[in-house]
Amino acid sequence: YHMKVGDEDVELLLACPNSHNTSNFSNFTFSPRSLPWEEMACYTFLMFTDLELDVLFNIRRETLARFILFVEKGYRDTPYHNWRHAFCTVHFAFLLIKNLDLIKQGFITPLESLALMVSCVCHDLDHRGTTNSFQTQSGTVLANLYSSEGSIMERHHFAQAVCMLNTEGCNILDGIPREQYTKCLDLIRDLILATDLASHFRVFEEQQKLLVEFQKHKEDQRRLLLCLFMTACDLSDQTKHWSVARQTADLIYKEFFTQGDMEKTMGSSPVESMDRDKAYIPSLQIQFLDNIVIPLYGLISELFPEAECLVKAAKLNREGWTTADALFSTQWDRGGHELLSNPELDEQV
Ligand SMILES: Cc1nc2ccc(C(=O)N[C@]34C[C@H]5C[C@H](C[C@H](C5)C3)C4)cc2n2c(-c3ccccc3Cl)nnc12
Ligand SMILES: [Mg+2]
Ligand SMILES: [Zn+2]
Repeated sequence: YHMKVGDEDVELLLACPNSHNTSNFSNFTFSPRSLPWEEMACYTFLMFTDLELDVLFNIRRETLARFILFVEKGYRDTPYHNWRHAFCTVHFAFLLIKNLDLIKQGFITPLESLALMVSCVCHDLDHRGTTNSFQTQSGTVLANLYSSEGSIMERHHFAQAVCMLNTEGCNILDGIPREQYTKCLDLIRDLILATDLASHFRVFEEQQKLLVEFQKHKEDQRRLLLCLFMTACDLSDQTKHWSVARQTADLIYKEFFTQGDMEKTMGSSPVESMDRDKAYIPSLQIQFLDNIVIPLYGLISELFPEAECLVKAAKLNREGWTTADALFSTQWDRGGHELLSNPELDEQV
């Protein structure tokens, strides 16, 4: 298959290891964090071509390669909200499509699967490691642009995604008919906005009703399901092994505490979860798993029995935090945080 590609695209494609050496790549237990950084762009390319999205939507491989490289560059070097998180998110979307057989069973259309994959790759573009409330409080440019409609960061991530698509040689959607293009962009907008946890809290009750009688031919019901999948992809580290879930929490609180430090220097007092002097990570994580993570994957496993393993893993991670809690409380007076990266914590699960 000989084609003219830019030299960096060649680099990306050649860096592609033959996928057979990660045979469990398509398994829910696989942790995308185990792959070397420089291979993530290539595996993203492989996931799109494995789903035949390039064939279905007439996407030139050169354009797909350039789009992925551009998106990778669109992420900043923050502790958590970086290209590695975007890769974990799109990998989980790939796992859902493959393991729940979503397209063949008609739960989502091919166009919706394209929108889901693109939304996951782009959903945190240009994240600065700070929350929506931080934008408002410190009156950032983004707050001035988007605070009236809410979901400030998510609107920025969508704007960045549109920017990517409008960049010469990166528009992976330029091969689809006009009305499908518009529908796909509309979907990407809704799906990126759905990654604001505040939105998830608002629609979760409605999504639970889906459980009663899900009608896959109704577009509005598929839209609710796709938003549920977006949150599931965004939080998917919590469905992996304890060492992954714990390390992710470590990275997230690194970002949160940095924001809390900034808020203190700006004279405002941070909420508990952002304040390194007040936050107790095990109980914050037990709350997060009980209130958001376990109900979320619980609902998905009720809709799709094949997803049962996800709830089990999330519950195991909850147990991980109760054990950590016991460890912390015995040694808490030794200033708990550095204990987080304590290898002792890995043995328990
Ligand atoms: C493991 C894990 N824990 C998490 C614990 C807490 C929060 C969180 O947003 N907390 C709040 C706590 C109060 C009231 C509101 C606004 C802010 C102040 C921040 C919510 C997120 C967590 N999270 C995410 C995640 C998902 C979407 C966007 C950003 C992130 Cl970081 N992905 N994984 C995790
Ligand atoms: Mg986000
Ligand atoms: Zn995210």
